[in-house]
Amino acid sequence: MVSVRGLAHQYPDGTRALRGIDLDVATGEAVVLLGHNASGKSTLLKALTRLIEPTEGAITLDGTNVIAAGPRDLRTVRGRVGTVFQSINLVDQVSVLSNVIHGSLGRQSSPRNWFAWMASSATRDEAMECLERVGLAPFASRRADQLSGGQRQRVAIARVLMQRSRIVLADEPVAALDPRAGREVMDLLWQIVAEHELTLVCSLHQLELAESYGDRVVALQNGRLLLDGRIGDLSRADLAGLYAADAGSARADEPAAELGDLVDRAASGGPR
Ligand SMILES: Nc1ncnc2c1ncn2[C@@H]1O[C@H](COP(=O)(O)OP(=O)(O)OP(=O)(O)O)[C@@H](O)[C@H]1O
Repeated sequence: MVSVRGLAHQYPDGTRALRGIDLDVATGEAVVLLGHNASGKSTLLKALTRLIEPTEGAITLDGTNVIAAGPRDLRTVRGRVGTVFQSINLVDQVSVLSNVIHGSLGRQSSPRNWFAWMASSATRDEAMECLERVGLAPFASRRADQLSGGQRQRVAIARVLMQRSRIVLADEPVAALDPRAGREVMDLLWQIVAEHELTLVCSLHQLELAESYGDRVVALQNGRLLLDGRIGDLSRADLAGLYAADAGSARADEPAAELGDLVDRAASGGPR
């Protein structure tokens, strides 16, 4: 379970990226986070495990008070929260198998687990099973930087399995992929989340994907939580509200056009 109250973050240059966010995500629930560029999605996802230190607010992840956690507890929390980020993802210079084994560092922090060849056979076997689940067992000994973008995200998903995470944070996991690879990665992520009853918060730019995968959708605008609901239930006013962003915090780009399409379709009662 993820519980956030009054979460705020101000960057050192004065940018207020998050302003009083309240959010609850139940265990086993998958939430899609939407919003224009610069609305605060990445900041929120990073703040949940204090990769970015919140300026104010409370965060509880599966019962742990993240804000009060000392360095040791924070390491444990981070070790148990899976991440599928667009950046900060795999260690390029080591093998795919080592990257998956790194997922176990939070629960068995043996330095042997930095490299596949040093890990115990039980750890290696478990990591191989995780790679098999994402269809990448044949790539186990390949260096991570020799994979395609879609394969890299699959490795990140295998690492989530190896972590035995209960909570997964995904920051635009398919933004850099072509539509087909993006769908494949999204299918896999959603299957694994459902199989293991994981709690997922996943930011997406593509409304099309949000419509396909997002049961519950949370939208941010200019650091504030703008709406929270089932995508099928969102009214035109809700969606149109996404446009009220101040000009300084949103760029006129493709996601804006997609949001516009949805507003138009919702207004005309046409198919989504
Ligand atoms: N390191 C930083 N220093 C100062 N301001 C920052 C920093 N990182 C992000 N910001 C600002 O914080 C705001 C929120 O950024 P954030 O990256 O969280 O938005 P986002 O919704 O994830 O955007 P995108 O969809 O473009 O990835 C933006 O105004 C951004 O310019």
